[in-house]
Amino acid sequence: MRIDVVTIFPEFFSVLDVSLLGKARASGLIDIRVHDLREFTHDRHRTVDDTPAGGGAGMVMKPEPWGEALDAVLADAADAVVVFPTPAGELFRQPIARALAEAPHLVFCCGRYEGIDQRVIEHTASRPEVAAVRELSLGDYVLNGGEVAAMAMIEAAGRLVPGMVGNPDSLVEESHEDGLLEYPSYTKPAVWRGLETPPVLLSGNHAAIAAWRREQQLDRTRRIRPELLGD
Ligand SMILES: Nc1ccc2ncsc2c1
Repeated sequence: MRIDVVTIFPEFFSVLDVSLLGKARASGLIDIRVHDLREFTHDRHRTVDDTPAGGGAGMVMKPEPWGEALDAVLADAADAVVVFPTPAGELFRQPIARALAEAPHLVFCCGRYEGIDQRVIEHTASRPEVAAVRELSLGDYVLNGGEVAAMAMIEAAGRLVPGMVGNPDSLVEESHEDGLLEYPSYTKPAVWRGLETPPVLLSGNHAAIAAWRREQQLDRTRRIRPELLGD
C-alpha cells in the first residue's frame, strides 16, 4: 500500500516513523510519503489561504496549491482513494477503515483554517486516476485541522493491511471489529490490591470464558454505546 499525505505541517507525521507503521514503512509493506503543501505555492509568502467568498470569519485554503499538489501526487497513480478529513464528512468507523485498507493507494488531504475550497474536492473526483473521493469525519468536536484525523485514519486502516500486525487473530477481538465494544481484559496477578481477576478467566473452561467475554461485550455495549446495538 502507498499512502500520500498533503499538509502544511509535514513534521506532524514524523511520528509515523516510530509506531507500528514505522516498522511497516521500514519493511516496505506501506510506502508513506508526506508532502508540504507550501512546496506548491509560488509567492514569497508561500500563501495557502485567502478570505472566504461571500464573506465570513476565518480563511479558506486556496485551490491552486492543492491542484498542483494533487497533480504531483497523482502523476503516477491509478485507482487512488483520496480522503479529505473534514467535520462535514461521513463518520469514520471500522467498516470504513477496512475499506480503506483494501485500497492500493490512499491520499490524505489535510485541511486547515475553515477548510479547503470545495472545487478541489469536486475536481479531484473528476480525475481519471482517482477511484473514489471520501470526505470523512473523526467525530463531532472541534479540531484545528485534518492532521490529527488523518493520523487516526492512517493507523486504523494501516494496521489492517495484511502483514502489519504480528498475530492477525488479535485484529478480531478489538472494540468495534465485530460491532461491539471489547470485553474487559485482565492479566497476572490473580489478586491485586484486593481486587480479584474474574474466576471464570482462571477456570481453564474455554467455552465458559468465551461465553463470559461475549456477555461482557454485550453488557458494556448496552451500557456505554447502545446505539451500536441498533436498539
Ligand atoms: N473539527 C473537526 C472535527 C472532526 C474532523 N474530522 C476530520 S477533520 C475534523 C475537524
